[in-house]
Amino acid sequence: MTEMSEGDEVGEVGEVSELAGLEARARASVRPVADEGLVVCDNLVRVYRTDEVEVQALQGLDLVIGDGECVALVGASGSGKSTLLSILSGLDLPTAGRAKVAGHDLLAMGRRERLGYRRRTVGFVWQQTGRNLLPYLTALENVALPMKYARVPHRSRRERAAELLDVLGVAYCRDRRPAELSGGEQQRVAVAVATANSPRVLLADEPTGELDTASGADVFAALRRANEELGATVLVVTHDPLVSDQVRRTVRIRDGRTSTETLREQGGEGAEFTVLDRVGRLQLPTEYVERYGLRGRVRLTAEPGHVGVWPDAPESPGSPERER
Ligand SMILES: Nc1ncnc2c1ncn2[C@@H]1O[C@H](COP(=O)(O)OP(=O)(O)OP(=O)(O)O)[C@@H](O)[C@H]1O
Repeated sequence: MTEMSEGDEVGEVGEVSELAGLEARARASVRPVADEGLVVCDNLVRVYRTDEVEVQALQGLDLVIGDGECVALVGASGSGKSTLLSILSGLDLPTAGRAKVAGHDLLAMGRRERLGYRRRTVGFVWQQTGRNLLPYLTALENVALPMKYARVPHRSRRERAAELLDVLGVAYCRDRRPAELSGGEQQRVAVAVATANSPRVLLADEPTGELDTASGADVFAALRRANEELGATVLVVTHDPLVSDQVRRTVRIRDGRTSTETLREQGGEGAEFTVLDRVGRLQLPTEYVERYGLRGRVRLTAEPGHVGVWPDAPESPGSPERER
């Protein structure tokens, strides 16, 4: 992020070794929160209050993301995706519930912990290319900047910045300023900026939203590299099927809650899942609701190993009434 100021205090960070060694160490390090999930949101609520209205942007959202996952977050406009990302990035505070990322309790963090959290635990890529990079710095200087605030020695940060640009396929951009880069190149440099301090979690809000298909694919490839080669757990908000169809897990959010999700095995068809909340409520995928004409009251049957959900119409073909 480019929102840091020179005056912010930070802890001391030692000499940074070569990129590959650093990331390997990060991946191999003991991760005590991995059992529970690197990102855990439990009954998360965010209410925005203005003079006249109250908007419930998140209405008890549950989400667990494991260490090393690459997850797409999709949902209609206004469903709460950006609100969730703002909370996870440490920019916004939830009204109630629980949010934990890499052992940090986002509701209980003090100012100093929050600053360190935003600097080292999470990286962020915004949709608007202009928001990710400082216009008067070259690509290399932009990538080196977050490391400067983390007190990485000058030579090491230039070396790591160059390596990151190389890994993300934009080494040739290192001495150019943002105005001299295409939108896709700017976003790939933005991924380098966001991963400069080896964050555990990389958050991206519509990073391909302003790009054509080919540039979007390049940016998604950079996010994938950050996930697979740099070891960052990635959560990307997207309307872009190119992104959501290629990740293993796509989580849908509806009215401020996680509703359904698709899990894909490599090269295979996606399987649909839904989240059962703590009192046993679940939301069926719209496609299933429409396909089986489910409306209002539905009939439940306890079957061996599963639960059947049937339209509440005795004459429906294949319904339990017919089978009796
Ligand atoms: N600062 C704010 N003050 C008041 N209401 C807000 C604020 N930020 C978001 N909201 C409201 O909260 C709800 C969720 O907004 P949010 O931006 O998280 O949705 P989104 O899913 O990211 O939408 P989009 O896909 O259009 O970006 C919306 O009704 C929005 O109007």
